[in-house]
Amino acid sequence: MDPFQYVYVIRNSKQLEFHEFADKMASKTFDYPALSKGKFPDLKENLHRIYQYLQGKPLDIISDHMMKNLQDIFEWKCSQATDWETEKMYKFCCSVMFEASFVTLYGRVPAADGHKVISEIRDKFIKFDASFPYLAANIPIELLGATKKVRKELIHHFLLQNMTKWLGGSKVVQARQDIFEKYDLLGDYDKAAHHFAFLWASVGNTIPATFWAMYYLLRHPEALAAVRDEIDRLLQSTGQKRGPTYNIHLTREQLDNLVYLESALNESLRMCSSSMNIRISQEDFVLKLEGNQEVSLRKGDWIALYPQILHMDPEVYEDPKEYKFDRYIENGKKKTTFYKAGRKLKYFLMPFGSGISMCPGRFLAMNEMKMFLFLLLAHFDVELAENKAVRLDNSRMGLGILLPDVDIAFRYKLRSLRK
Ligand code: HEM
Repeated sequence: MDPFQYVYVIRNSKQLEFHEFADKMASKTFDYPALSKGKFPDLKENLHRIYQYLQGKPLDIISDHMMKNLQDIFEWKCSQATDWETEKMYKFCCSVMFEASFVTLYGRVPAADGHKVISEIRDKFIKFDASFPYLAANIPIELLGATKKVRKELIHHFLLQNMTKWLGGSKVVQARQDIFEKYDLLGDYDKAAHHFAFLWASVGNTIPATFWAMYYLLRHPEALAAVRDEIDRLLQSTGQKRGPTYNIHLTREQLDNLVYLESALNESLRMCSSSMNIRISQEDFVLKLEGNQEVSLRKGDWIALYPQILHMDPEVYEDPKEYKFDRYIENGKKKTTFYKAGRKLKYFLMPFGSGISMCPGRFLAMNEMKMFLFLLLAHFDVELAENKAVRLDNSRMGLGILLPDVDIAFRYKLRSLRK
């Protein structure tokens, strides 16, 4: 519970392991054989190595693809909105982010009904995801209605004979495919199940996080105005025009410099993220903490860090329940110093986990959400169409980004080009 102790847990990654627990849970949830050492030597390490495709130069390439795919989808879905169009916000975020992420990672489905195929996968994904907290809590899938059937259907989409038809997928997915081919003991279904698990990791949190970022911006007109102004200024300074063709290009540096957009996004992540960081002690040992404190741990003991407590700590964040879009800005620059009881914190925002269990897709996730908001606000006037409170649905507390308890209507309309 004390954020000053986090570092002692996080840096002790030899004795406090995470993968064994995560592997057990993921293999059961997504239906692939556990990555236990004997059967699949080095598989875990090999899969981890290719997370390099989500960082550095490869990150720029995959982010550019995501930007292009997002624009194609906005153009296809929204470019007729010369008058107000009303939609449900979660459904909208889900439809745009799922398709753009799917095409970016796995490739375009070339059939004439390519959009339809992806939306069928999405609808099954939503059904499966609704059971995710129960699966994570070890409830047998047989007790969860149609979940088992839906999971099987989803996994079948990722069989090699289907995946080879998809065009222009990402390096990271290709590299995962190549690795799986080296393991004779992985069956076709098992490989497909791994691909499905990666899909879940790549959109399961990003979709609700995008929803909250958009929802809070629309709820706070001053935030919306500041972020839109920043976007318009960037477009102007780089000589890019919004609409009617959707071909805006943003470099990594430009994305990084959108301080208001990033702060607004961080603020919504602070409020909606709830991932628990779990470690399991690999042996009996004494964990040394700050100020000569010690904890005797037995082999198999669990430690859980729960950063949501930190995110909601009034000593760190004044009025923690309030959305303040510029919380992460200081003197016009990114603010990275936060204090508790007068002491500087090493960790103050942890939606992506920590240390050995830190999300490898975090840079891509931030870029994706920024690009979604950028395009939405650059091209459209957007406002809430309903006045109701949307709250966090706590049923997946501890498991990542919380979903909203209800969906809410919003409307959008193409912005006048002269504005
Ligand atoms: C807002 C969006 C996202 C959030 C909040 C998020 C958060 C997390 C967290 C907290 C974990 C650690 C899980 C644990 O401790 O049990 C994790 C793991 C993971 N995430 Fe993300 N994630 C996001 C987006 C993404 C994206 C876009 C990708 C890939 C394209 C991705 C890929 C992964 C993978 C592969 C793992 C498992 C890593 C491992 O093997 O240890 N995530 N994510």
